[in-house]
Amino acid sequence: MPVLEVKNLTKVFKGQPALSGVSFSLERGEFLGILGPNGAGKTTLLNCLLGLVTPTRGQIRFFGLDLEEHLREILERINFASNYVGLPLSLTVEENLWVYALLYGVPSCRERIERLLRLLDLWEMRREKTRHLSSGQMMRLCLAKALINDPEVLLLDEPTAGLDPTMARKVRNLIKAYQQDRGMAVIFTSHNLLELQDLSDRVLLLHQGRILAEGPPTVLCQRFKAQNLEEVYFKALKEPPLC
Ligand SMILES: Nc1ncnc2c1ncn2[C@@H]1O[C@H](COP(=O)(O)OP(=O)(O)OP(=O)(O)O)[C@@H](O)[C@H]1O
Repeated sequence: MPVLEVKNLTKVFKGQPALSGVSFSLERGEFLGILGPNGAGKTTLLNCLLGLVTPTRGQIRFFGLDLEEHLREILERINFASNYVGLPLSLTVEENLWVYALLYGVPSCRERIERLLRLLDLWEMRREKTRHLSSGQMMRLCLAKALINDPEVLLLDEPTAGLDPTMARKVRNLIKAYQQDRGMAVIFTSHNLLELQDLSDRVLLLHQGRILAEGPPTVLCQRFKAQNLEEVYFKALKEPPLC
């Protein structure tokens, strides 16, 4: 059974569809990359999956359970990180993780927090106020927060946006290593097509709220007669080639 099944998902904001009949599924341990131009509906899709936005139509099932009916039970088994969601800035790094560990009822909190701080290279700065973190450190803290409940499905909205190439690579490697170690399924949105090509088992190209193309990067490259995902993107969107 897939860990996630989305059927005919539609979200209309003030008469304008942000998502139109989106259907896909996610298998245990699978890495699904979501790409698409600004306004394609990527964040709306993740917000629907988190129960933050109520779909106009369609069905979302995690672990075979309907999201609306089993929201709390499902949220305990998934998690989320975004470069754009803030954590309380007046708390220290460690205190932030304690808040979330207690909210999730994480067993052996102290050990779990120490493990995540070390894994994400935050141990030395555990007593720093969160407001003093650089964007790369903040993203790693958001990831630590997102891993606190050992999620079976992790949703990541542009986790590498705004990071320098070294930090972005570090974050990617951490996510991939953790995913492979734990068999966690990941949905990852990004505008960095090289990183999506490297990481994803399958990608989903959204455009104007619809799925324009879907499949493993290599299969899409064959289908679009493209060298890489970037070419697939431009060909699928019928962007004219650069002169
Ligand atoms: N709360 C809202 N109210 C009204 N319109 C919204 C709302 N949230 C999103 N939209 C609209 O829905 C469409 C999809 O937006 P969304 O943020 O999902 O796109 P995106 O693919 O994540 O874009 P980006 O790459 O710029 O982050 C846009 O036209 C946006 O203006």
